[in-house]
This record gives sequence, C-alpha cells and structure tokens, in this order.
Amino acid sequence: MRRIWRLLLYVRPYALYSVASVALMAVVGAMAAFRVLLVKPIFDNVLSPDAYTHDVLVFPHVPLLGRPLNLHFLVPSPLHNAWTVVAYALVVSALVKSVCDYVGTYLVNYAGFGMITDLRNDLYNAVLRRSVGFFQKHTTGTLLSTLINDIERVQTAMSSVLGEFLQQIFTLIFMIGVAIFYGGKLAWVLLLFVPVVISSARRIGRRVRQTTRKGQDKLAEIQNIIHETITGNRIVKAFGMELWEMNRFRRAARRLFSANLRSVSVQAISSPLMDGLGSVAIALLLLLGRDRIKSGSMTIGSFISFLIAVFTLYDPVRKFALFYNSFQQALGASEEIFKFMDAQDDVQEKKRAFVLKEFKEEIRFEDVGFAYESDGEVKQVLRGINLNVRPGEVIAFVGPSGAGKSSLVNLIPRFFDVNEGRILLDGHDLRDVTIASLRQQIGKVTQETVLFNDTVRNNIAYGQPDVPMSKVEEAARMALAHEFILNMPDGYNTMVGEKGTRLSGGERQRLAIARAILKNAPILILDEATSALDMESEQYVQAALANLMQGRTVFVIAHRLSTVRRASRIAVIEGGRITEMGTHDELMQHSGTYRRLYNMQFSEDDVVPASSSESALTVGLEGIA
Ligand SMILES: Nc1ncnc2c1ncn2[C@@H]1O[C@H](COP(=O)(O)OP(=O)(O)OP(=O)(O)O)[C@@H](O)[C@H]1O
Repeated sequence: MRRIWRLLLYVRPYALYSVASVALMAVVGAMAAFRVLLVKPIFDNVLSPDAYTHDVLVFPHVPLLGRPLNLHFLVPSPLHNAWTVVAYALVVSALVKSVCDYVGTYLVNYAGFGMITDLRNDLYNAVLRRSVGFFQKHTTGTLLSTLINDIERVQTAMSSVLGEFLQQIFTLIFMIGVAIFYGGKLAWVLLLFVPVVISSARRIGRRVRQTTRKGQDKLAEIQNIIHETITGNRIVKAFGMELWEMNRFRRAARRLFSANLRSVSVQAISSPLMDGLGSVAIALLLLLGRDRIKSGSMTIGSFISFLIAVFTLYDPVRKFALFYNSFQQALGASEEIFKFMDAQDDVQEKKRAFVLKEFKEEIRFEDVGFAYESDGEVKQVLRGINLNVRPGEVIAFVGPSGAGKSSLVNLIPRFFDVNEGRILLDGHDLRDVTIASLRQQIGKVTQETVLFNDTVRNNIAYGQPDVPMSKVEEAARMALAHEFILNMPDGYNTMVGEKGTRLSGGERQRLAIARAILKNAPILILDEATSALDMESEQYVQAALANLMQGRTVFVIAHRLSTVRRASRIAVIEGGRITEMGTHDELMQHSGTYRRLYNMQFSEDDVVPASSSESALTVGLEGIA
C-alpha cells in the first residue's frame, strides 16, 4: 500500500492533467452508454414498420429528470422523424466520444510519462550518488535492468494501461446503468458473477506479481552477462571463451524464457476464464430475456439494448484482469526501484556538514581502522594507522598484494569511511565536511583510465564544462597531449570512442592527466599500474605526471623504483598496518620488509637507465569531483 501512495506522489504534479483526463474519460463512458441507449429506438422506432416515426421517445422514465426525455429537441422541427433524430444523435455522440477519447488519452499519457520521467530521474540521481560500496554490492546488469526494465513496467501501467483503464471503468459504470435501466431485474443476475470475477482476478494478480519479479531478475542476469562480455570483449577473445560465454548466455536466456513462460501461463488464464464466465452469463440472460419478451414486459429493442450493454460490460470486466496484472507488475517493479532509492549509504554526509577550505596544513590519520562488510561478514583490513602528511609531501605506499594499500588511499576521498579512529584534514574530521568540497580537493589516479564517449575537449574539461578553451589547451600542453590532439581528425573536437578506445593507452593516460591538471586539486592520489607502456609513451606519461605532481601533496601506491625514490617518505603496509616508515635510504639500512620487497620487486628496475626507469611508471588518471 505504501508503494502505491509513493507512486501516486509522483502523479501529484500532474494532478490537473489527470483530473481533466478522468473527466474526459467519464464523458467517453457516458457517450458509449448513450449510444447503446439508442439501440432501443433504432429497433422500436426507426426499423419498426408500425411505430409512430415522429416520436423518438428514448428514455420513458429518466430517474433524475423525473419525466420522459424525448430526443426531438436535438434537431430542427421540420426534420422531426425517427431516423434524423437517431442519426443526428449517433453522429454527434460519436464525435464527442472521439474527441474526448483522443484528448483524454493524450492527457493521461502526458501525466503518466511525466511522472515516469520524474521517477526515472530520481532513481538515476539516487543511484549516481550512492557510495562506492553500493556499486560493489550491486552488479551493473541489475542496476541497468532496474533503470530500464522496471521503469518501463511502471511506465506501461501508468500511461497506456491507465488510460485504457479509465476509459473502461467509466464505460463499465455507465453500461451498468444502461443494463439496469433496460434490463431491470434481469440485470441483477449479473451480480452473481461479481465475487467470482474479483476473487479470481486477485489470485491471478498475486501470482503475476511474483512471476514477473522473477522474470525481471532473470533479465537482469542476462544484462549482466551482456555488459561483462561486451566491455571485456578483448579478454573473451584472448582466452578463446566465445563458446563458453555463449553457453553461459544460452543458459541465462533459457532461465529467462522459462520465467517469462511461467508469467504468461499465469496471465493467460484471465482471458479464457472471463470468456467462460461471460458466455455462461449471456446464455442465462437469453433464456430469461426470451420469457420476458414473450410476456410483453420487455420490447425486442430494449432487450437488444440490454444485451449490447452486457456485451459491452463484458469487455471492461475481461480487461480488468489484465489491468490488475499490469498494475501488479508495476508494483513488483516499483519494489526494486524504491529499494535502490532507499538504500542506506555507508558514506553519508552530515546534515550540518561544512564546506572545506583549500588544504593548507596537514592530513592526519589517527588510529585509523577500516573493515569491509559484505553479506553480513566483517573483514578488518586496516588497523592502527597513524600518519601525518604535510603539504607538498609525496608519500609512497608499498607492501604485498592485499595488504590494504588501495583501501587506505580510498579513505581520503571518503569512498569508504573509517570505522575506527579518524582522518583529519587541516584539523577537520573528514566526516564533518561536505563530500563535494572534500573531493574537490582531490585528484585521483587509477590504473584504469576513465574516459567518456565525448570530445577530447569535454573529456579534459570534465566537471568544468564552461572552462575557456585556452585553459584546456594549457592543461593538454602540460600533459604533453596537445601535439597528438592536434594531429587527430577534428583536433579537440574529436570523439574519443567508448572509454577512449580510439586512443592508444599512453594517449588515454595523458588525456586523463590533462583532466587532473585542469582540475588543479591540491591533493593527488596515484595508483600505479603494474603493466608498462612502450618506452616512448612511458616517457611522455612520466613527464606529464611529473608536471601534475608538482606542488601537490601526493599519496602514491608505488610499484616503480622511480616513484619510491622520488617519495618524501615510504610507508610499508603489511597485514593492514604500517610496519615501516622512512626514506628509501633509511629503510634500506634496516634489513626489514622494505629491503626484502625492494630486492624482490624493484631491483630489476635498477638495470634500466634512470630516465627510462622513471618512465616505467604507468598510470591512468581521473579527477574525482
Ligand atoms: N570491496 C571489498 N569487500 C571485501 N573485501 C575487500 C574489498 N576490497 C578489497 N578487499 C579485501 O581487502 C584487502 C585489502 O585490499 P586492498 O585492495 O586494499 O589491497 P592492496 O594492498 O591495495 O592490494 P594490491 O596491491 O593487490 O592492489 C584484501 O584482502 C582484499 O581482498
């Protein structure tokens, strides 16, 4: 029930359109009923040879008027005869019905699509702002499926289905009026069927909701596979896994097929069930109607009118099961939508968070501990981290794989929050400042370069769309990217392709470095890639990085000798703790982990000449804000 209210809240801004469409649909229903009312005069006056053709009494006892209603007034008196009056009424009612139907359908769809657009925007906004942990918990396919498929289910229910529902419900109401008006007691026979129709529709609806949810989950599974194998297409090819992936896809597609069929097998029961019930009702009415016509308590015209009303009633009743199914599906889908919208973030901004000023004095880690929590399991990865960093320092983190280096640097932009101790920036706990102002101070360099399918210019100016072109070019020059950009077909307006696939690895990295230079954040986080580019590209990337690092406070996860040598201090991380700290020379004097790691990991860099060992640093870079 709560979900229905929540969905209705989205309709509120379109209330006027909705009310107008409801009114218009009511007119459509009334006109449909009016046309059925005309059947009696057609049979009893227009077509009957002995009827008095000047008098077209349609409604002998109109309840609200308290007197008979003659349709004569519809046409000028010289044209008074049964045919003209009925023909006029038929044409005008059709015209009014069509116009109201068209405008009403348009308005209800306007409201439906409007609310769905708002709902989709809200969902996307909620997903986009979720913390990093959220994206680790939910697969891309599931998120895509909710943003596209679940929203579509709600959209169908709230636009086209709702439009038709409104039309049918008014048709139903007015047709019941006509059936009672002409059928009298005969109409009450229909009441016998109401409980059967409602209870079966409810039962079917519940099953439909469950089966549809399962179908949506299977669709999400397929989207996941598609996403993984398209983005990771090169790896699939390199490992010759096409057949394996195809089989995985086939199995998932089969599961979707079965889930969809289960859903259809439940849904498809409604129509035949209603057909069956309808036929029984009509057969019964024919039997009773025949006796009433024989006894003279009903004319053929009114019985046919009554029967047409019942037939017309039958259509909305039959469709109600489908509407109910569609609304149930939408409710099932909205469950997923609201689940993502309501997900509690691990990283939250305080209500009274303040804007952080530009970093000046110190970043301090005080007894910092951090744990990942997944599926109820808590995994402590950092303990008792104490560290003071002054502006302009370059701190290199080294240590065995899985020691916690990435986790540590991820705490600085609050991708995750500490669960012990605190991190202070110029004396302010990171949890007390606004996330945006914190991230504005930080540029982050990752192993994987993130570029968007946009122009070179827009990729460099990401986050600052209005920055002047001269600044973009200046950043590109400092990142040693200007030359190669000018050599591209459209220069700065060249599209880089999805994830920058139209560029070489080194070019992608230099574009990303240019982006960070333009962002000009005082704190920089670098996560060095372990794979190398060719020597020339490396040298360019290295020089670009040197430009970027200049004058900034840098935290770098180091895999290269050049980096550890350049660092002001090196922190060795082991088992989630800092076990050694000092300059390269200081640490080499102890026979500790650093020296062992150095001999294992970095010593082969020694054989490379100094300039090219510098260039062995390969990183991708991305700004954060
Ligand atoms: N999202 C996560 N959920 C649960 N555990 C995680 C998550 N991310 C990392 N871990 C675990 O935390 C530990 C530290 O990982 P982290 O990535 O910080 O190590 P690292 O020192 O950067 O390793 P590497 O040098 O190999 O990148 C590892 O044991 C890893 O398995």
